[in-house]
Amino acid sequence: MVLEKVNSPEDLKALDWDELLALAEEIRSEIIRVTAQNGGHLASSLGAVELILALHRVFDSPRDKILFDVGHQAYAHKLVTGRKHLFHTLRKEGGISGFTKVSESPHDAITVGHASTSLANALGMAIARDLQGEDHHVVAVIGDGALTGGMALAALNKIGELGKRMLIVLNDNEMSISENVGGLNRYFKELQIRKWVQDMEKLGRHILEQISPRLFSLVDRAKEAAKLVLHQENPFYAWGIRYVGPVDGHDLKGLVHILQHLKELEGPTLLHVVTKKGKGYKVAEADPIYWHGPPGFDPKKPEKVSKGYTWSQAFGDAVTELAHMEPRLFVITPAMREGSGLVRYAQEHPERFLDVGICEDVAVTTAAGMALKGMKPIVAIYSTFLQRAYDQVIHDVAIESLPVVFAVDRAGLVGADGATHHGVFDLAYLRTVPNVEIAAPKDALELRAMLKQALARPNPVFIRYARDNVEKAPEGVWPEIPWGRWEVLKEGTEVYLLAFGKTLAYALEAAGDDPRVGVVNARFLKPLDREMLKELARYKLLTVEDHQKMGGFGSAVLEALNEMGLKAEVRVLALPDRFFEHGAIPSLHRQAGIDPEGIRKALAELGIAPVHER
Ligand SMILES: CC(=O)c1sc(CCOP(=O)(O)OP(=O)(O)O)c(C)[n+]1Cc1cnc(C)nc1N
Ligand SMILES: [Mg+2]
Repeated sequence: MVLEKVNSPEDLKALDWDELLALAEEIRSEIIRVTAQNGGHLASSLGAVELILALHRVFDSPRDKILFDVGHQAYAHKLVTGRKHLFHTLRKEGGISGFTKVSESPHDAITVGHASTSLANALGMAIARDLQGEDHHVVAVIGDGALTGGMALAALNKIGELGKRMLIVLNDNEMSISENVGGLNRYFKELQIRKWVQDMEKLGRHILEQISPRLFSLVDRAKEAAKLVLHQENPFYAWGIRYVGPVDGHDLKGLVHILQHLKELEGPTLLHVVTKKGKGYKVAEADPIYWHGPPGFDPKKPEKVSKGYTWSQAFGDAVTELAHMEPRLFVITPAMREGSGLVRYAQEHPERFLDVGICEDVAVTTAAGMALKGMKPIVAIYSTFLQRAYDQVIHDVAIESLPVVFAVDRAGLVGADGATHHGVFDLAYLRTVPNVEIAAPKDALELRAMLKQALARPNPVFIRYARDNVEKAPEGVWPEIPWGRWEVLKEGTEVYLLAFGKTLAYALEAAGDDPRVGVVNARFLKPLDREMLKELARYKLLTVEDHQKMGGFGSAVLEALNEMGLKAEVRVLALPDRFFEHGAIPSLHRQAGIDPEGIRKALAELGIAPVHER
């Protein structure tokens, strides 16, 4: 096994070509083996194996900085940078992260999980390098999906102007999670049609090299010069960035050869490599969407597994039906069609569906434009990615109180994707914004009610739900709920649990049939149900939420009690002021103390000892 001989990128340089090619296959098998057990970003990482080996063969990490955008395609990077013995812990609690992470390895140049950040990071490192008089290389690997992100394009604009020496490797597999979108994506496809030119060039290069390396380099420079003329329409040239490609991202020898050349060049260069997402694993090549991030699977008989009926699907089913009832309804997703449960909706209402690419800011402000024209836009967006569009929420939607509905998926702790993906800040950053309303349904029926009623609200509405399964609601059923009102699910004589969203089930479990403990479905955070709160203030209160404590639901309750001049004994159960790493959701909830056990403990602290201890 060649992988046994590789404990650092240095060891790659000692391998001969056959060993390097064998290593690529061994790495592929290891990625499949571990992802089959742990789940993870299989197709993206399989597609980047040769590219990563070539980069580590030519550059000297960690002295040279190799940055991976999103970081989900970097499993081969982890395997050759001293973590092969830890790779089986991938995405497991206490194990290595599924993305690159500075605190995990000196070879991980940036901590990532959100897209489009690598280029600005690389620019910063290149500027710092030059100011510090150092001469290491800075290389950023960015996918075609991540390149649809505004901050990536803005960084390119600056990179071209400053002309710092750095290498950008565009890993173009024509896929984001779904098929990739955007004008640049179309342009790349055209370039790839010119791939036959590339292949001819490769043949020509091979012949020239045999004749005379000097002649080859002369012709190579002439070609570069010619490209400057031919590629005038090439946006990278317009930005001031040298463009090289497209080249075969699985031709390990060819990649090493090109990278060795590009390494010597001054200024910013973009190498456009074309890869196959899922390369080397038939099912993943055939369906890179499902195999982008599969849960565990049988590597010998890889089949799709159903994750059960989820909140995302409940949302997708509801909006698909709603669109038949409301012709002004329009759904926008920032590159998360599958994740947000919109595959069926997009098939049934293609004319009222838009995937803007990985640009949440554009998603929100496009919705604002639609609302200004009388449409009923719904932005389907993960809580964590909504962070990317905070100013757009305020500036483009809330100030004019535009009727935009936000279906905020993956709210709360999300599990194996870890700190970069937990959706635990949205209540704090949203509830301070005037004109908005915020709600969390207890089940799929309430989600349907909230969505339908939200469409009639004259202001922005955020409906938040967790990464979780939920019982399917019958089609065609549209219950009505009293907007802004909470719901008492269980009376109590001494204390009330005010539970928001996901934690309601935990509250009901903790309360059990204890007559002292009441449970409220506190389904509205803004507006808060002050009338009921006033009623309940004479009891002890315990708020529970899957969100940071600071600024969350509990904070809102405390502020309201204070404003109403009410004295009540209140405990706030929420996430402490730290980041939560990756792990199984129930375990993370246990760590945070918002699970039934944590609630019972808090009740005991309020003097409500468990029934069996009375
Ligand atoms: C992991 C994750 O959350 C991924 S990976 C991915 C596709 C990236 O496509 P790219 O072409 O860059 O890479 P490829 O998979 O190799 O084709 C998306 C949209 N997401 C979700 C997402 C959404 N929005 C933002 C800001 N960041 C992320 N990471
Ligand atoms: Mg891609």
